[in-house]
Amino acid sequence: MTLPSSHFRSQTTTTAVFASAPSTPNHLRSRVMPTSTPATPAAVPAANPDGTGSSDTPSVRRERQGSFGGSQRAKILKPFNTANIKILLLENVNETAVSALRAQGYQVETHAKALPEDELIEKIRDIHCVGIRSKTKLTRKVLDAAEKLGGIAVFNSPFSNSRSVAELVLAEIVLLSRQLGDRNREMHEGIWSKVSSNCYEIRGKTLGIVGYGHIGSQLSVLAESMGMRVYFHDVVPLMPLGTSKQVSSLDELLSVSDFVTLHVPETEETKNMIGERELNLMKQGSFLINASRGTIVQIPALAKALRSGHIGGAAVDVFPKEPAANGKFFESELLGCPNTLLTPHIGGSTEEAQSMIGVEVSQALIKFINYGTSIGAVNFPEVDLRAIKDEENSIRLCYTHMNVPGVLMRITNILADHNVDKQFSDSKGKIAYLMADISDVTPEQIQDIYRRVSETPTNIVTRVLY
Ligand SMILES: NC(=O)C1=CN([C@@H]2O[C@H](COP(=O)(O)OP(=O)(O)OC[C@H]3O[C@@H](n4cnc5c(N)ncnc54)[C@H](O)[C@@H]3O)[C@@H](O)[C@H]2O)C=CC1
Ligand SMILES: O=C(O)CCC(=O)C(=O)O
Repeated sequence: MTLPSSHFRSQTTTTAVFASAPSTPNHLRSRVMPTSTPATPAAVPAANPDGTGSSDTPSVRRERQGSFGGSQRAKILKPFNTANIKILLLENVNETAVSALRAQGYQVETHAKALPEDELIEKIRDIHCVGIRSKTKLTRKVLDAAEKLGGIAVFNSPFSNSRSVAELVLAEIVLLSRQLGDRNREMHEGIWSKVSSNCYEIRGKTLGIVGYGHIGSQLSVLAESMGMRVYFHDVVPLMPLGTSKQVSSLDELLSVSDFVTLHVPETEETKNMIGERELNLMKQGSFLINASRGTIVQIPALAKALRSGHIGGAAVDVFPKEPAANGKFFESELLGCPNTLLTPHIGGSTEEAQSMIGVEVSQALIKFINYGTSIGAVNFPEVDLRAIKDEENSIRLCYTHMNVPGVLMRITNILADHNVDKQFSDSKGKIAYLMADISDVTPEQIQDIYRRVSETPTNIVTRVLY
């Protein structure tokens, strides 16, 4: 994700996003929720570098401390009153995230549902950070309304719910093979229908996995432990786990599999990946599972193949259009199709997964807000420095800027007369990010560095942590 140029405003806040949903097409991606963090000019240090009346608990202080691996203590950075930071958590983001963020002193507002665009526009005005799952749409209009927005760092959780999805799919393989959905419905309708024709064990059957990333590879191991033969197709060559095998094309995978399961991200290449042609390539009576993204499968084609009996059953967890909230009306051409399991995007919805996501993403966010560390960001240069020395007159400069020539020379000139202990910068697309730890600076010099850096023409966001 690159930042739209309209967000290249020079101001003293940054916005970070953390969410639970993946946004890039590889296993290195993380999961995200939106957030922004301030270092207001008033928070740029005067006499008292903390000057915030903040109330870290001892455990928070220990967590924030880090280590030099020697006797020297790492500095606890806190350049602003954390109580000024406003975080909006939507879609029931887990309590683990709420409590971790509140423990930092941030103001945290929670909502059980996604908010419609107009409400989000109102809410986001003074929000520094927003946390979402898969329903919220952070449209350009919404982002433009975020007045504290200077740049967006997005943090997500790349694999905390992978196991949950893999387990659900494994269960669905058995359920489809035994027509459990239909038998269960009939029993609830008072119909006793004991049948064995077209019901199979999964042992010895072939599972075809499309996309061998976090979920696909985990499923591969589980399926082999149930006696299945596993083939997979991926756009990159990958080490097969167990005795699984990578095949050279999607068509080949479709034609040899008894079950085909989709675990690819939504990209231009994967949209409508499975349509009439691909379904026709699948074996008569084989099964299709989609717990990836709704746009990967052409629903009318699948409904037709299910009704004709060419496809023996399907399990679908994700849809091209999903209702915005629980209790809302759901419509699909798949309703009433034979041996078809429909679930409301619950692949990652387990207590374990949601709790892990809450912990992982809130920690990434706290590190970004409090230390400037952007490790794990999916759209933003990943920069970290070893802990800053615990000295009163040392600061950390965090400079998010446009990725154009000449910037480092300007910064070097500004810092020329100072003692720069360490410095690192990296870029991603149009954005670059520089962190520098500087020691022996007076409050006046800090003000001066802050002013000069934030006035550079390439400035997006400048923060000084101390
Ligand atoms: N139903 C649910 O609740 C959940 C759904 N998901 C979805 O599952 C999907 C997979 O997630 P992960 O395994 O974590 O992703 P991942 O990024 O770890 O793996 C995706 C794999 O797909 C491969 N790939 C990309 N484009 C491809 C193409 N055109 N053809 C073949 N392979 C291709 C990549 O090389 C990668 O190995 C994502 O769409 C994700 O959003 C993830 C978690 C929960
Ligand atoms: O659980 C959610 O809200 C979204 C899960 C999902 O689809 C994902 O992580 O990609």
